[in-house]
Amino acid sequence: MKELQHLNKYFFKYKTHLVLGVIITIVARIFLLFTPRYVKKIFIIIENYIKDGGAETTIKSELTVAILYIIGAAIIGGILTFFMRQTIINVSRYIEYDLKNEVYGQYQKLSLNFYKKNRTGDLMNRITEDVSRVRMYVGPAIMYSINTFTLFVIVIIYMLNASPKLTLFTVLPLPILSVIIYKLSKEIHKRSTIVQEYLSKLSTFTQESFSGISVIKAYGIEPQTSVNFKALALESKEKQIDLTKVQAWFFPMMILLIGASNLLVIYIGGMQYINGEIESIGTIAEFIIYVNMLTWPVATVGWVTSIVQQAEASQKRINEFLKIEPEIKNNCETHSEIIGNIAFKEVYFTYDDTNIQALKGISFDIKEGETLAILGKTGSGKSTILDLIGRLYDIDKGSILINGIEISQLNLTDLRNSIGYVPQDAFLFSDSIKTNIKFGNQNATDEDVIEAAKHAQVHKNIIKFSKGYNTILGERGITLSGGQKQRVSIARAIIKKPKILLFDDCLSAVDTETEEKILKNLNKVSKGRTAIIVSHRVSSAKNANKIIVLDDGKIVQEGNHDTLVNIEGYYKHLYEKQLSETASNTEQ
Ligand SMILES: Nc1ncnc2c1ncn2[C@@H]1O[C@H](COP(=O)(O)OP(=O)(O)OP(=O)(O)O)[C@@H](O)[C@H]1O
Repeated sequence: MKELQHLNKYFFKYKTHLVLGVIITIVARIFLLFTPRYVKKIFIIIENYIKDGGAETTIKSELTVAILYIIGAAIIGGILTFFMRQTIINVSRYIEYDLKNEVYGQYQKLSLNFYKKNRTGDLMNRITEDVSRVRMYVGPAIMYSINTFTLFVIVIIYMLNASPKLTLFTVLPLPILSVIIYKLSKEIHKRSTIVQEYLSKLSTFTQESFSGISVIKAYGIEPQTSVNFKALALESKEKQIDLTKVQAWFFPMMILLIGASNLLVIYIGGMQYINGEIESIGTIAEFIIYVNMLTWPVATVGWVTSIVQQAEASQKRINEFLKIEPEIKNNCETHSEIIGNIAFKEVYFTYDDTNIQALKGISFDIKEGETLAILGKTGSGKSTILDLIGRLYDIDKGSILINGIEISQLNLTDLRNSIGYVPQDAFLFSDSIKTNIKFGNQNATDEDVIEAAKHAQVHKNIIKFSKGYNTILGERGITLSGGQKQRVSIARAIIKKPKILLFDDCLSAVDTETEEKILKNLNKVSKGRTAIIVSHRVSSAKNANKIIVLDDGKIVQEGNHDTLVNIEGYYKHLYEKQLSETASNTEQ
């Protein structure tokens, strides 16, 4: 139960609801227990009438009163049972909501390394499956425990009062029932976990095949994917059948044990009645109702035990993530004014997971309002520089300064808020184009959105869609072409009007003519802002105030376009190669 202590703060938060729930549960049980006692009373009234006779009207009115009591108690008990669920089960939903938010909040704080170390499926499972299992403990388990406890205490007192011997024989099979249900619940849980695993395998497989449907169709491998799907579905079906086999035992076992208890009550009670140990046959009727009332709660003892065990295991998995300290911490609580003077001093950086040293002593500086272009072969460390400016990772050695202050000492939120980042792989959410652009600035007006789209040279494409800016994009924006996605992503960064703009090879999918236009616009919008453009094209770099060329994590060339085209090296070669490519394209 140690892990579940994490939930105590939530129990405390909802204490009023919980206490109310407990009181209602107890009162509801008391009312429901009126029935067996009045059933016994009815038997006694009839027995007395048969034995002693009496006025028919008196009997009738006595019976009517007893029946009205039973009906009244059942109605009140029913209403209270409704409120019992409304309080305790609702609290479990509130706690489930809070816990999901807590886990999600923690996920958002954790750094990129955390996401590399843990599989997406596992992250999703902990926030959905595990939280649901914990909810079962918070809601049903607690509700049924209070229910069972109250019922047991009251019923046993009533039963002992009526006949201690009969009580002993009646409750004898109940612990057996509890143990059997516990064992069954454990087995059910084991098998349902396996079923769950197969279901998630199946959904991962189908999700992947839908995402990659164009590749599947292009290679004509539909028959093979169908075979793989069938095999997975078959295994999943078998595991489901295994589960159903154990589940099928649940109710027969209960019915068997209720039957056994009922038989015992009738047999022992009947003997006692014959021997005169109990005064009325109504006691037997009363006991039969008690046995039936107790069976389900007693069964739940076993069920609840297994729920608590599962919740404990799930909460343990949740706590593992909640305890992780984010690697990137905000070291400055006060506001940091971000100005776009950026300086790298002998920066070294190694990726934890791959141990690849991506940057090896990088130094450069760039003033506010200037543009820096970074070129270099693939894998030379260009994107890494941009990630480090956004402090997605902390460096190993050296320093990164923004306006003379170490970025680790700047307020992290202010730093990230002052950056407009366009990633290499444009990611668009399954929402409207407008929302995707406004993602960069929630307060932007429709005019702002249009202006940003115009600067990114995507406005004309958007208005051609029948729903214009309200066009909904599918998963990862599948309705847009690669170049359109990149430009929407650029508009998203521009609309933010940040101090620092980071463009990671984001014009690779647009033609050179559009590239030219976008660069011209970017020049306009980045007035007074610092811009860093990572590219493989000289055309994107040539107007920058400074250009650096990277090779294997080191700067191999530095200068501006005019100086670099006159020096032998990567830049000049790239320039000549791309110049001749453009010339041959125009000839064609
Ligand atoms: N998230 C990561 N985890 C581990 N290693 C990485 C990660 N990102 C990049 N690397 C490695 O770091 C090195 C530099 O990568 P980086 O992405 O900065 O290069 P790049 O110059 O931007 O390449 P490209 O032009 O292909 O985008 C590469 O060897 C790469 O494999």
